Amino acid sequence: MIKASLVLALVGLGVLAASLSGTVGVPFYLPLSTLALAGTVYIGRHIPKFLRIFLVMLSVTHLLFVALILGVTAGLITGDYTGYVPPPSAALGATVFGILIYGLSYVRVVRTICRITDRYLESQTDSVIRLPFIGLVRAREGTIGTWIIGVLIALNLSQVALNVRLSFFSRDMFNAIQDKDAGAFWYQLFFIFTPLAAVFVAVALIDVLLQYVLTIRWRAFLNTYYVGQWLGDGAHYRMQLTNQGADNPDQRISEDLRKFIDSTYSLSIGLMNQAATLVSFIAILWTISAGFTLPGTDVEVPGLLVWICAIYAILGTWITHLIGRPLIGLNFQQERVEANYRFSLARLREYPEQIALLAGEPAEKEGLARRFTQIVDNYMQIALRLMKLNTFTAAYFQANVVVPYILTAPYYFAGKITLGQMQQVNGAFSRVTSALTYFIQIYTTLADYKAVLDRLTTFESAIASAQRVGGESKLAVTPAASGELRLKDLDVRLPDGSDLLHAKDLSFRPGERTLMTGPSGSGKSTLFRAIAGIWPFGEGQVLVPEGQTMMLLPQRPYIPIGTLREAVTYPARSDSYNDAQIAEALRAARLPQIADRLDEDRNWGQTLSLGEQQRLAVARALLARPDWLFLDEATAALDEPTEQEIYRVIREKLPSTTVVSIGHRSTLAAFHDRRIDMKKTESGLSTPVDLRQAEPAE
Ligand SMILES: Nc1ncnc2c1ncn2[C@@H]1O[C@H](COP(=O)(O)OP(=O)(O)OP(=O)(O)O)[C@@H](O)[C@H]1O
Repeated sequence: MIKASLVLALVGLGVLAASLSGTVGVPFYLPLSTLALAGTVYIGRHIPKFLRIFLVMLSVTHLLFVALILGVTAGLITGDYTGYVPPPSAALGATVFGILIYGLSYVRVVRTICRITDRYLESQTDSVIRLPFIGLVRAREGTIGTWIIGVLIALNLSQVALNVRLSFFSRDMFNAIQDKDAGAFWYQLFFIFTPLAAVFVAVALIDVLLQYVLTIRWRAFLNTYYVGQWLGDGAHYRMQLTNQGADNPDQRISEDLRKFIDSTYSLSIGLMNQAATLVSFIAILWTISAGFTLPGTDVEVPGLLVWICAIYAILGTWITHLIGRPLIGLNFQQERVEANYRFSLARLREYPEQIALLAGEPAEKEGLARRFTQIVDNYMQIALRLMKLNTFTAAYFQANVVVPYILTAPYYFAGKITLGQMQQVNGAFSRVTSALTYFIQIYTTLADYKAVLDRLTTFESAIASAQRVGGESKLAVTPAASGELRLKDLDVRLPDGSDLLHAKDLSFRPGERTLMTGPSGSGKSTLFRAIAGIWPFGEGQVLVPEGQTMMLLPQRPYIPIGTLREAVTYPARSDSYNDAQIAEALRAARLPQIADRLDEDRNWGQTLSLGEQQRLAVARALLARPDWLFLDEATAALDEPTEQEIYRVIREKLPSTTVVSIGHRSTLAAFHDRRIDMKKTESGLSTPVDLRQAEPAE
């Protein structure tokens, strides 16, 4: 690897020496270019795919497009290669790219970015894309993404190349004006400018279109990936249990991913575009500056215009930075106060009833107005600051128009350059200034990008550690053929490692209805979680009946937003049952009043009372007909007669389902055959005590 880089560096130096000594010609740089390309491809095998695409595309496009197409074709037509081949030749360019990109692959942040992007680019998922004139093409999603990025890089580089070519057009056209050569003028306008401009527009259009296609495909893939990781294997639940620093997963998945993709795209291709622009136009400025002397002296300074341009851009950016610096803090503050305001509005939406009952509207109004005032105040500060900044930048941009003329006029009047060259300097000057400004200003965007990247990586590591907690758990839930559910030497702990409960040997037999009682906080719900296989803390064995279905109804059921049909059939698909079955289940669960509103789409979790939600969950169980049904105070919000009715319905409709309930009410005993009481020992450890026979209700 190091050897390859050395060879590349030597090739580059050779080309540079040759180009500086003026011997660059097609026969000379062709073999060197090929060598440089081979070297970059070799290096490319060892770096992340995302960087590899840039490496290959930059090398190939630069070599072939800039050197061969522009150089050779123009040379063939005019017999003059020098005007069209940039002095640091294409091979040198490829070499420099190779070494730069290889070096980049060792930067930690770049590695992190590549790790996330390569997940997409290396994706093996089968996919399709519709290509114009060809139709649907099947390929791996990663391959499609790779090709789109490749084409986008090529398009961006061709835009730079076209800009370079257009600057020569401008030179030639103004020279024709200077020489009063009407033929040359019209030729430049119709045969050079018009086709170039047409190509430019087409390239820009395809560029925008492809960019949209790429970002949405990329986002769709990463979205599926992250959602899969988050929901897979209960990681989302365990992340919340272990409280691993990944707050707001919703924001990570919806917002940060989008920002990551947009920024990765615009920063990488934008940087490349500006770098290519900078190199190409510096080359033009450098060439035109040949023989320029410092004003008022005879001292020749190689590349004088380049230095002046750099000083001008750096000075301008520095002053912009001094005036604009407070904007970073102000913008940050603006986001904060906007978020605060949004949060207050969301709270209002979440607790409408509580607020209405307390007649808290005036207090809410006042609170909202106070928060909104913060938005206005900060906004005004931003506006004032922007005004100052814009005063400077507007003046700077105006100066941009005349500064190049002021710089080149003495040389023009001294006959050192033509009007065309003066015009070309004008264009090149503004491109170099804006490219340099871009580089200097990019750090604010980078800070934002880094924050997004950090949030994504902490999210990833939180998922990974949640999966690890699951993978390393010594609390094994294993299927067993006996048909019984059995707890053996089970120690259940809390996430901090402290002991919660111990069960030496406890069996639940099929068909037997068990009631679990015990003081609040003794660990009944946690025992259910361990049986369901979602509680990873502890050790011992839970043997679950093989091939049998289990359903657990918690005290506060989860009701998804959507139609009532979706809410009742959850988590099964909404078309798993027909309307009659769903309506029948709702009626049986004592919810006849909503049985004919199956297609009503609303936030049912907010509309229904807790007792109604619990009955809806029972309807779910009646539809799903699980072999084992665990009711964790699942009817606690119901009045006693309704609760008893519900238990009667469960027994009647699900005669072969084994029911294990947690409940505090003594009336429940009548519906169970056996009672297990969770007793707390003096050390605070709970243990289930089998009372065999549940006491009769009366
Ligand atoms: N995610 C968690 N992190 C830390 N402690 C927890 C967590 N979940 C439960 N606990 C603790 O475990 C203990 C047992 O909780 P659990 O909900 O199992 O009790 P319970 O017997 O079902 O109580 P109740 O009858 O009030 O519903 C409680 O002290 C609770 O604070």
